Amino acid sequence: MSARRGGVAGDDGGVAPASSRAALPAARRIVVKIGSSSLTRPDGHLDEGALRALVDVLAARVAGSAADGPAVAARDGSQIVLVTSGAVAAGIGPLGLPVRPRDLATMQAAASVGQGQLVARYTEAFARHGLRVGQVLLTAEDTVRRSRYANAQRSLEKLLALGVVPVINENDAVTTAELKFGDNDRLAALAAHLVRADALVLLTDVDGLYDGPPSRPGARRIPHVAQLSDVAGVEVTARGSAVGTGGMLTKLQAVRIATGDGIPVVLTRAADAAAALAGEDTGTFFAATGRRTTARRLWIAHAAGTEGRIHLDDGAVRAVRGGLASLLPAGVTKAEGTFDAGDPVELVGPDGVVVGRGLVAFGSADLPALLGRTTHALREELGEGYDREVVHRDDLVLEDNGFAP
Ligand SMILES: Nc1ncnc2c1ncn2[C@@H]1O[C@H](COP(=O)(O)OP(=O)(O)O)[C@@H](O)[C@H]1O
Ligand SMILES: N[C@@H](CCC(=O)OP(=O)(O)O)C(=O)O
Repeated sequence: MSARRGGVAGDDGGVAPASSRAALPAARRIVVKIGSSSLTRPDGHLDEGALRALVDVLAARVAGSAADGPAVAARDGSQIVLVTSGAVAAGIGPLGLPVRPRDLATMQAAASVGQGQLVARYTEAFARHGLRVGQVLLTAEDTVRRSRYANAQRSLEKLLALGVVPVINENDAVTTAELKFGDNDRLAALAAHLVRADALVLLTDVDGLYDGPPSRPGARRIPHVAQLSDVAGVEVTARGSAVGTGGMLTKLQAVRIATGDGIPVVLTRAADAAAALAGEDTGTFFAATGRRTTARRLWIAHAAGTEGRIHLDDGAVRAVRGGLASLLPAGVTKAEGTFDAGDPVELVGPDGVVVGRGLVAFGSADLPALLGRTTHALREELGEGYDREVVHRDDLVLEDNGFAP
C-alpha cells in the first residue's frame, strides 16, 4: 500500500486529496472505530445485530465490490483495521450483572469475560464472509515505549499481510485508571498512525459533529471541517452516551492526532458506515492538515499521560524551543512527580507554560542531585552515565508541534 502524504493513490495514478471525501473510496488501508454507544443495547448488553451489520459493511470493503463504482481504486479491496469497544457490554450477560458496572474492578472483570465474547462474535461474523480476525489488545504503554509500539506495528503489519482483519481494543483487564486511554477514540487515531492508514472512520451514536450539543433544538451537523481551528468555538462535551466514554471531546482529540498526521477522518453514526466509506455526504469529514510525522515523535506527543513535570530556566526554554538542543541538567530547576527513566514528562518554563513533552533519561529519585550542574561537573563527580541529557532532542516534542488539546 502506498502511504503517502496528503493523499492516497487512485488506480489511474492520480491522488485523491486527503482534503476531500474522495480520499475515502480511494483509501487502501482504513482504520474503523466503533464506540460502545453503537454496540450496546439499552439494557447494557452487546447489540449483536449492530455488530453483524458493521461486519457486513467492512467485509464488503475488504472484498472489493462493484458497488464502490468503477472509478474507485478500492474496488480491488481494502485493508481494514477495526478498533472496537464493547468488551464491558459483552461481559454483562455472561456474568449476570444487572446493569453496566461503574467500579474499576468489576469493569475489568466484565471486560475480561466480555472481550472473549466480543472477539468470538466478530470471528463468527467475519467468517460468514470468509475472513479471519486477529485480536490485538493494547495499553497506553504500548503507544509510548518504543520497543512496545514497534512490536505492535510489526504484528499489525503481519496480520494485514496475511489478509486478517485486526480487531483492536484496549487491554481493559490489566490497565489501571491512571494509565488507561479509557476511550477508544485516541487509541484508534494512534492505531491509524501505527499502520499508516489512508483514512480513519469514527463510528458513534450521532451522525457527526454538531455546532452545539445535538440535543439542543436547532443544533446542526457540520459536514466539512477544513481545519480544527474552524470548530474551536463549537460546544462539545466530554460526557458521552450512557455507555460511551469521553463524548465528543475525545473524538476531537483523535481527529487532531489523525489529521495532524496527514490522515483524514470521517465521524458519523454506525448505521452510515457504508456511506462514509463510499465518500458520501454523511457525518463530518475532517480534512488532513499535517504531514505524516515519525512514530516516535507522535507517540511522545500523544502519550496517554505524563508522569512528571520538569521545570526549565529561561536559557533552557530558549535552547529547547530553538529545536536543535537537548535539555541538559544545567537548565533544569526542579522536578515534580514520580517517574522512571524513559517515562514521558512535561517540560515547563519559568512562567508555568508547557514548552513540550519528552522522554526523561533519569528517574525522579536520581534527578534532583543533578539539577543545575554542568555535564562536565557531573562526569567528574558521578562518573560516566551521569553526563547525559535529561531529555535528548530526539525524545522531545515542542508544544507548537501540536499535541493533544
Ligand atoms: N457538539 C457535539 N456534536 C455531536 N455530539 C456531541 C457534541 N457534544 C457532545 N456530543 C455527544 O457525544 C456523544 C458521543 O460520544 P460517546 O457516547 O463517548 O460515543 P462512543 O461510545 O461512540 O465513543 C453523542 O451521543 C453526543 O451526545
Ligand atoms: N474498552 C472499553 C470501551 C471504552 C469506551 O467506552 O470507549 P468508547 O465507547 O469508544 O467511548 C470496552 O471495550 O468496553
